Amino acid sequence: MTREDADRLGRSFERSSLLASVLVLTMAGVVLALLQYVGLRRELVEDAGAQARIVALNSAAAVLFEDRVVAAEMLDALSAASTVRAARIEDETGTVLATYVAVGAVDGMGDCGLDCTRVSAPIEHAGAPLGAVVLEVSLQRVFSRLLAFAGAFLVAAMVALALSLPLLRRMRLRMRLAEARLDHLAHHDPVTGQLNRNAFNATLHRARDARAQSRHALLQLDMDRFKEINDTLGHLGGDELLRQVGTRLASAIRAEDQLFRLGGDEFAVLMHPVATAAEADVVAQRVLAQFAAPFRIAGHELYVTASAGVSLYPQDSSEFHDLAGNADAAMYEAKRHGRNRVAFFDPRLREAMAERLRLQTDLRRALEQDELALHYQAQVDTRSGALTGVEALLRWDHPTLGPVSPAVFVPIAEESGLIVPIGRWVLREACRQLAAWRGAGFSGVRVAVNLSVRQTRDEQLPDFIDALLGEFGLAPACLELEITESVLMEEADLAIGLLARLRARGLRLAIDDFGTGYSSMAYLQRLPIDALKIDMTFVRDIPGDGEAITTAILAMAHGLGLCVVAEGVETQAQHDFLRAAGCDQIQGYRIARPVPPDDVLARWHADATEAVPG
Ligand SMILES: Nc1nc2c(ncn2[C@@H]2O[C@H](COP(=O)(O)O[C@H]3[C@@H](O)[C@H](n4cnc5c(=O)[nH]c(N)nc54)O[C@@H]3COP(=O)(O)O)[C@@H](O)[C@H]2O)c(=O)[nH]1
Repeated sequence: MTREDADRLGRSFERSSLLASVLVLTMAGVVLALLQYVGLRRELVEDAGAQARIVALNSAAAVLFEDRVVAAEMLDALSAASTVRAARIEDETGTVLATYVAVGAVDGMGDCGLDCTRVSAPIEHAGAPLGAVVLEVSLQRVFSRLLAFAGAFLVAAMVALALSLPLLRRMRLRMRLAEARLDHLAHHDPVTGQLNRNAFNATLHRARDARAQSRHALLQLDMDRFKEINDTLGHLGGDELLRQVGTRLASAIRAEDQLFRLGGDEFAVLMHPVATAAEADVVAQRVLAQFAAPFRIAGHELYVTASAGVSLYPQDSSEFHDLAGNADAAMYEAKRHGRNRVAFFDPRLREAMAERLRLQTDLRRALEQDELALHYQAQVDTRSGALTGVEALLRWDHPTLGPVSPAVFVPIAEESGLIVPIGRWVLREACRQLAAWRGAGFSGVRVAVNLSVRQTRDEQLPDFIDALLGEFGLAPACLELEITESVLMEEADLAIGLLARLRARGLRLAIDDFGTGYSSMAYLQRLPIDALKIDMTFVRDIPGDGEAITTAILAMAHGLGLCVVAEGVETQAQHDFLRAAGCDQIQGYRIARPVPPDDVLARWHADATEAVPG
């Protein structure tokens, strides 16, 4: 609603309220006047009736003896009654014996109009009717009192209306203030005071309607690892951070741009007009630069980063309503490429998004229709080459696309939440397979299963695993759970809590891809873990730069009493180095590729007769 609309509405409210008051007062006045009239008239008639009865009582003898003089004297007594205009005494035949006309009355008893009424009383003697006394009573007194009442009522009504006018005005003002407040609440975010998602949608709508005149750029921004910060600082701290971010962003945009908080840690900047991508980039870089300086929250200095995506209209799409989706896709691209950056929309992103959406739908069906399978990769003792365990690795044979890499579909499953049921399926299938191998006499190895970030938030996971182990008759130590270092860093407290609950049950825990997640020795000490897997990027650099880091990780992990597994071992040279450096176990194509479960069994049978490479 515009300000003019609100003003018009307010004025019309004031007018109709006034009109309603006048109407109510008029109706009340008419009803009261009617009641007053009825009451006054009844009082007058009762008085006149009493006077007529007195005259009738005293006139019986005059009528009986037809004494007109006495009858006239009786009527003369009515001169004291100011409302009696005329009177007469008549006998039973209707013959008038005497009449009375009040001083000033124009004529005698003629036709009684609206301004008078007649009252009569019978004249009797010993119960027998002799005649009647008839009075003509003027209603003038009733009317003049009625007029006085109406005057007083009108004055009172005018005073009431005059008093109610300022009240009405105040009410209108209050209404306007309340409307303005509601309007503000509806379009502003209470935490940051910036425009909210409603305002964003409305602005996009308006901009879409005026699209022919303007070029727009939309920037969507998401703070990196906000959840972690929120968990650490608490919600009040998180809110304070959002407020400060809002203030900084508002100061970074141009006067013609608009800033919105879309919810959570998401902000948007609608830039208009924007002629070129370069112009939008200047604003985007200025927006991102707001995160360079630390934020001061509750005495802490906090370095926060953000990822932003920008889309341009009409350059990226001739459909204005694609703008938000395109900016969102660009933002996810910025996150995928390592965060803390701006990405501009590229039409190929739309295709990639559509592809991801298709795969997501197919993945849901794959889970229901048994298209998923587990392959197992051997982990061996570095010195003896003896098989110590296998890592379960998910495989998807898509009906039309063929094998899809887990590096492609696991992130999609993560994004959609499908990873939770898929992860449970993996755990169940791995336990079922391990129990089957054990039944076939293949014992002494454990199976390692990867846990995704979402699974570390699944409060029911420990109970689910308990039930699985019970169902397949497996000892907890048979199962190793691998959690990547970056998940641990991202989910910190939550993951540690869950790990502690799992380890208390006797399960083995390993940090996967170690060396890529920036965790420290002090942090490692806090973790309830058994093993650490050196990321294959370091192993790949052996011989070479990877040697120093691998040696350092081994020293640190052994200092903490952890078992170390090197991943991605592909060459004899790597194997030799790792054995000499004291690495406990190795895994990689040098030993075995991930294979279906039957091949694991065949390999085990072969191992029983010949030695593993070493
Ligand atoms: N949450 C889950 N994640 C899973 C699951 N299954 C797999 N994954 C993750 O997907 C990523 C890709 O896995 P994959 O394609 O199976 O690759 C694994 C190995 O095949 C590969 N590998 C092993 N040895 C070598 C080697 O010598 N050279 C080489 N180039 N690659 C090798 O490495 C991957 C092992 O990954 P990791 O888990 O880090 O040990 C991968 O991130 C999987 O974690 C699942 O069930 N759940």
